[in-house]
Amino acid sequence: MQPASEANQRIARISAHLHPPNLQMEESAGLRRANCRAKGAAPGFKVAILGAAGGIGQPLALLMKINPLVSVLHLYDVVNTPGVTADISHMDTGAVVRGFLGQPQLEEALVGMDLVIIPAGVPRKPGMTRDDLFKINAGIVRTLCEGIAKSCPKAIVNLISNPVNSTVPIAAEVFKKAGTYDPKRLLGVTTLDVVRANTFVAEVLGLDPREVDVPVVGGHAGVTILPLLSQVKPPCSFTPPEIDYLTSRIQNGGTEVVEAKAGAGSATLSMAYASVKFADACLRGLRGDAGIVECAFVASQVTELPFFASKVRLGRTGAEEVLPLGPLNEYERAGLEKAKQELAESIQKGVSFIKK
Ligand SMILES: NC(=O)C1=CN([C@@H]2O[C@H](COP(=O)(O)OP(=O)(O)OC[C@H]3O[C@@H](n4cnc5c(N)ncnc54)[C@H](O)[C@@H]3O)[C@@H](O)[C@H]2O)C=CC1
Ligand SMILES: O=C([O-])CC(=O)C(=O)O
Repeated sequence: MQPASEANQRIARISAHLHPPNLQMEESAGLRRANCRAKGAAPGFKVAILGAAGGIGQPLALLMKINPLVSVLHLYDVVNTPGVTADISHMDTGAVVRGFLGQPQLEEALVGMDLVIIPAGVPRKPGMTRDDLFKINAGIVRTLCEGIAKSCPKAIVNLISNPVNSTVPIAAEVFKKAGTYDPKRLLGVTTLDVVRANTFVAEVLGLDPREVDVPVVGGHAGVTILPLLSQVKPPCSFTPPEIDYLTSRIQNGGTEVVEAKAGAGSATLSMAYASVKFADACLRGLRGDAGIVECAFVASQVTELPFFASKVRLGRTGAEEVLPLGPLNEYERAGLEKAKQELAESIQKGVSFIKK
């Protein structure tokens, strides 16, 4: 048997690791948390959420806490992480949850992470475009990516903060500057466009949305969101009015939610769902599962643009293969030209923000 003092020291060490001092709760008399028999985290992936106390961050944290592939979940924000962390840490699922508050704790939040998900930043209000968020969100994304370059340069990054068409190029430039850029590991999250497309197409066809798969390529704003309705699975055909209706509804899905929320933000719940769907696919890829394909906004040679959203094959090192667009019909080719014009400007805006 170990001497009592040695065992107590070991427990104190583990407890300090599990509960950083700033987020430790008041402990009442009787059995203190320091005396619990915690053994630390089970095998699995370490995931950080930056912006974890926000509208997307909170349900995203909840869903990642349920994910059996996650062993450690770090919740970082500039406000309210102690409460969110205390709340989520009581869920009886496997992942160990730790909270981090404010810029001085950013690096600590990121050390050792396999996957970093970034929903930090301001959302739209009615009348705004995603590009109107650039002024505030560009700087937030730069700071967070500088932290990633320092503390977990090999992590896969899932970037949610808008405007995604510009924030992904910003992140790439930050990583290039730091000498850590690996295009396979930087993925802009466009899954919500696919989730919406599957839902709306299923409604029109009278199918179960879980049976429908619509590739959505291009980017994540207005006309850059390009659903490829000619490639829907299961194979089907649409009338011209159905194509116009579906394309417009998918491209304006975000605005539909912004207007319905009437000033209280943009999509959070469907986005948390979409983000977890994508993060889970990334983790299964990291684990070595074969045949995992999702749409994402990545560095690409599929068009002449340096970044483009399309189907990618996820594996142990991230987006291991960017798949070709496949055959497009005339309607989609016209949409692609429009998408590319707007995308080129948004990408350049992001690059210049760091290079200026
Ligand atoms: N890629 C996509 O499909 C989607 C992207 N979004 C975008 O996601 C972002 C977040 O949206 P919501 O969660 O609704 O906003 P929110 O305002 O509810 O939450 C954002 C959180 O970020 C935090 N934050 C701000 N500055 C930070 C910093 N420097 N470091 C860490 N955290 C910081 C805030 O404290 C807040 O808790 C927005 O930019 C929104 O446009 C939203 C929906 C879909
Ligand atoms: O529309 C917004 O501002 C949020 C977003 O990106 C989406 O819901 O697709």
